[in-house]
Amino acid sequence: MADVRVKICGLKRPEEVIAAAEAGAAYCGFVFFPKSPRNVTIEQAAELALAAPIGLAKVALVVDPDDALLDQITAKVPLDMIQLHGKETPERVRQVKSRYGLPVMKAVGIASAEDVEKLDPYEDVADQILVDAKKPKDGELPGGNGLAFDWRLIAGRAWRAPWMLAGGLTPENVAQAVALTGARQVDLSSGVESAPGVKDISKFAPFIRAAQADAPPRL
Ligand SMILES: O=C(O)c1ccccc1NCC(=O)[C@H](O)[C@H](O)COP(=O)(O)O
Repeated sequence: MADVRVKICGLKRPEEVIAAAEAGAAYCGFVFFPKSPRNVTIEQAAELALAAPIGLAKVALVVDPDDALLDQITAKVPLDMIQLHGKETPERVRQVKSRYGLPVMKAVGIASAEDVEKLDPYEDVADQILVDAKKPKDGELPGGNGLAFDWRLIAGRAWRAPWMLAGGLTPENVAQAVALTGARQVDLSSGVESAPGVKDISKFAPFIRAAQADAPPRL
């Protein structure tokens, strides 16, 4: 079994958190973004975090948050990581790390080779880098759109910080994505849903098995 760590993002119900842990996920993500169908309140997230078994890391996903929002979240939700999914600068990543004493994962959207270079300023600042598909157009969600980018853009690339692959991953394509990019961590949301924001827990284990399969299909 390949050692690929999986993050399932956008969980909204305690039973989803438990199912993610039972299926073998390493991380679960709670989305704090009111326009998202996966948005949770701070109170909901606190309940979700309580349901998380030891060993399942709890990640708060926020988009260009101010300190007031992060103060409220971190005061009520026991977290293992903060995921910054907006236009946060390396300096803002540094500030968040230092103010909250939590590891920070910075997401960067990729659609072209030029976008890949935008990851570099974060590799010595962020604790993790999330290499995600770029949002298709203004007005769309900054992530969680179920769209993949061209994985060949990052084939053979590595960054000094640990990194995670995201964007349109499904039980059907994740083995190929891992084989092509060499990712050792993957993150998804839509690929284990029956509708936007509605998780289908029966898809969690098949996804994780496929991500960790020893012999991915030939490309
Ligand atoms: O999932 C959301 O609704 C969301 C909203 C605002 C910013 C980011 C969001 N999701 C980011 C994630 O971490 C997703 O897991 C990642 O973009 C992959 O999503 P998907 O393509 O749906 O698997």
